[in-house]
Amino acid sequence: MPTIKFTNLSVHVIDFFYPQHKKGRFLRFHHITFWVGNAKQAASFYSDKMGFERFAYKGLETGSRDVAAHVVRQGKIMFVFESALNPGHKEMGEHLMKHGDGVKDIAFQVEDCDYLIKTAKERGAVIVKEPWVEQDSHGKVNIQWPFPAWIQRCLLFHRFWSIDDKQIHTQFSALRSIVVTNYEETIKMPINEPAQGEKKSQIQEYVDYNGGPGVQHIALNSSNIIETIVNLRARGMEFLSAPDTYYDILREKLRTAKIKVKEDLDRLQELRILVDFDDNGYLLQIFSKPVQDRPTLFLEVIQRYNHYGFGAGNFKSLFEAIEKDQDARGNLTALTPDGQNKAF
Ligand SMILES: O=C(O)C(=O)Cc1ccc(O)cc1
Ligand SMILES: [Fe+2]
Repeated sequence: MPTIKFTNLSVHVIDFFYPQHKKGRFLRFHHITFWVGNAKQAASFYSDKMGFERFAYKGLETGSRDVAAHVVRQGKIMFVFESALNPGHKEMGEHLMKHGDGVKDIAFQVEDCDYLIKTAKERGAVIVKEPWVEQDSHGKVNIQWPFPAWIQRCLLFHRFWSIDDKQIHTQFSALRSIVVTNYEETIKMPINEPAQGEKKSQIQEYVDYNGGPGVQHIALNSSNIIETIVNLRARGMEFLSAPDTYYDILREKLRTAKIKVKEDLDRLQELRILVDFDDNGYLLQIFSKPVQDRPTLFLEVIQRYNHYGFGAGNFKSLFEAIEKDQDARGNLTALTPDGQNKAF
């Protein structure tokens, strides 16, 4: 009799019926709007340091009296920087004072914007600004917090993946993370919140300096992360550094891994690019330092090979690298017994 040998067991459980709109759908991120103190200079940071191209402008010369906007673009990625021209622009002034430079809103390209807005309203969404719709039916909705519950209830996103503070913590700080996505899973947003640890979580540091929740980082895909990071570094972008021990441990883990990393590990180490993997694929990622004075928004560059995670295997080393900088800012402070901590 020929022997039969099974090697592995895998159980696939369908545990959710993901909600889907009857009509219309979310397609992709369309653009991100930033409110900043000086849109002209912010746009030139993204052009000069990150290779974005100037795409559109409005300001006094074009008849815009209150707000200047500089739009930069790279392939499908579009960033809009806006700042107030009119010294009496209360909303922008107050926003800037509270949050500093940062993301104001996220625009999704959709099909059937009217229907999506109508049903979002029926489910309790408050429309801050009525959507405007262009030929490409790209709508813009101002979103509210608490974001995970809101986006699931009103926009019918579902939970893609989540981890809790028991899995993700350093010696000092912890966080909980859930990733939400649309029905087709073309848009993914990890949502992180601070969890109680020994010291102030880096997520709490963000919340303190941003004056509340907001966009913490934006990930940009690259099809050649090594070349991208070489060029970004040459243009003066600054990134967080994992220690050499991270690469010692990585080499050890990769020796018994089912996948093979194509890139030269020495090169990845030299550039401080992180690697996370499972049995089927891997990702390469790196995080910038904050892109403004406040320790709030930063950027991520990511390259994926059949791997759809967010680098959970790197969280610990990454957070330790963040904590090093957090400490240098005087913000890796001990918590009082009730978990509270004065930021300012
Ligand atoms: O969740 C993500 O998208 C990540 O890329 C991982 C991560 C989570 C929290 C951070 O402060 C920094 C990075
Ligand atoms: Fe990320």
